[in-house]
Amino acid sequence: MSGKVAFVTLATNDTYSLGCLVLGNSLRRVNTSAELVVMVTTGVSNSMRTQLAQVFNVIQEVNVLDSNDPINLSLLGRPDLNVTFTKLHCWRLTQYDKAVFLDADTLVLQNVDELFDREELSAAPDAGWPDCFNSGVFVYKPSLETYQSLLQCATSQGSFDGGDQGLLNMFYNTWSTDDISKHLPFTYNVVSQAFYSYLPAFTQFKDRVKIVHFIGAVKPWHHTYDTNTNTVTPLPGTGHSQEFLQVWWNIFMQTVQPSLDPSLAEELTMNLFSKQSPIETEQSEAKHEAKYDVHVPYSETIHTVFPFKPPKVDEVFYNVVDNDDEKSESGDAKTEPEETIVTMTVMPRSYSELESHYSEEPLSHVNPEEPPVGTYSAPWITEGWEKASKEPSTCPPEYKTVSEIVETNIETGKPDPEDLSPGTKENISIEPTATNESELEKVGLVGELASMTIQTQQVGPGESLSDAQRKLNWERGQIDYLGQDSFENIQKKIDATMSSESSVPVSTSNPFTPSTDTTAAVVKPKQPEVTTAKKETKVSSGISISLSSTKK
Ligand SMILES: O=c1ccn([C@@H]2O[C@H](COP(=O)(O)OP(=O)(O)O[C@H]3O[C@H](CO)[C@@H](O)[C@H](O)[C@H]3O)[C@@H](O)[C@H]2O)c(=O)[nH]1
Ligand SMILES: [Mn+2]
Repeated sequence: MSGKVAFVTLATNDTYSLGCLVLGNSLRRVNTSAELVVMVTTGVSNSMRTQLAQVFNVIQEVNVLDSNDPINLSLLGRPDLNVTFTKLHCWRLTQYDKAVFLDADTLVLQNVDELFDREELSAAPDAGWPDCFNSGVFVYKPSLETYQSLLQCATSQGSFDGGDQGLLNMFYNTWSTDDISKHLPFTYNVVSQAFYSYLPAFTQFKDRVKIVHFIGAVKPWHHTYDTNTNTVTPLPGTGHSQEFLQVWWNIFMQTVQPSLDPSLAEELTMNLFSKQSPIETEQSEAKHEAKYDVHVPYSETIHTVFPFKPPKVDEVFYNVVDNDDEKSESGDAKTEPEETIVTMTVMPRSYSELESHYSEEPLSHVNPEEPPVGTYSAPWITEGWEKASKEPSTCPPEYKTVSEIVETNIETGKPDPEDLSPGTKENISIEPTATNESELEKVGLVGELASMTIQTQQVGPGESLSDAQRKLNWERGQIDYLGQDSFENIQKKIDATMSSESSVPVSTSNPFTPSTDTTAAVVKPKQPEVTTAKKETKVSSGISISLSSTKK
């Protein structure tokens, strides 16, 4: 590496700044010898800039309309391309001979200083369309001339995806064919969901991963982190690797969170948790905006990032405790409570949708006096469940109670809503289920595995919650591919099933746990009569909740 070089990233608000802080720390951890630059816009608060300055050598304020040239003027008519153009400012950092741009949602696991030996424009293939490069990691040469040409291209042609990636792929349109040395190995920009699309490769090459990229609407800071266990639980349906997320959170909790400006955190806390009327909240947000000249999406940030007054553990969205009956039957008051596990899949389809749910009204049920420990959870899930279970009549439409969903959405085999209210022992599963004999025959072995469901997910005295959590994760599609649910173990089960030649009923332990695990719940392929309901509701906000229930 010769000349002056830098890693460059970008944040337009305080939330993405958190990503920059973790990224910057991850680069320091692997002892990079390059300088670190973060480009910020007016959306980044002063207090956040102070913290960024502890990690980055240069904090470069950028503004798309600040250079007063004719091209910039023509951008006035294209506000949609603003964020796109903000990234292009990295070409203006001409104090460096070579630079590597890294998205704020990337994480460096190994030293990558060798990237500075590459030429512009070097990048890794995009997982979605490998003839395009992903613009979250690229090597480039700062140059005002290139910057102007990029703006020119943008204003004349636009961007085919509305973002910088489309634009850059149009500008560097020979990348896929011209020069293989400009193709960075995928290990320099591994999408965090890679283990889903090609598990054997992920298993084989995981240790070579140098840079992880958390693409998509859900970012590392949105996930659920538990300060008791120091573990992160990926949000349902995002497909992010738990392992990579854990690294992100470890860095965050160790190096970023302890020095976040308390006044910023305090304001965030106040806004989210005090019992303010919407008007008061608006006023205090206005105050905050006046102070920092920025709107921080408070509720989005706080639940996963700030350890203040989280929901109580027994309010966490998927655990519903009701052990009254069991207690009186067993006569042992000290018996661990039995729990019914309810699984809901709530998938925001876009970033703005996600954001709108994080901006729901404050979690008024949270006691501000509670100590800052416990489980963090996405507020729209927690609050939804909390409201659904306690005051069904006041629920906003997207937070229907389970029994309401049953009443309004069941097409066949309507069960007694009582069975689905909190405290029942029936499991509500998100698994697709075969509903009649012929369908069951058609689905075959894979189908049978897919339609297996844990009959009763009671958490008894002999079974720890983490076992239950693991099963829950499995149901949510967050399979522990590298651990208990490894391909090897699944294969063992498949082999066992094949050799026994029996179809239904198969009485066996959970196929996704080693056969020696005797504590696993009994699992068998679902038979027609056990499926009593499958219901799906699409609510106005676009959140899709799909539930099906199983009865013994
Ligand atoms: O409100 C925003 C949005 C984005 N960014 C910055 O821009 C980057 C790109 O946005 P991101 O949310 O990371 O996009 P991706 O989910 O990674 O989506 C893809 O599409 C984007 C738009 O084309 C490209 O920039 C990405 O590199 C590409 O991976 C971020 O990392 C930040 O550095 C902000 O600072 N504020
Ligand atoms: Mn990104």
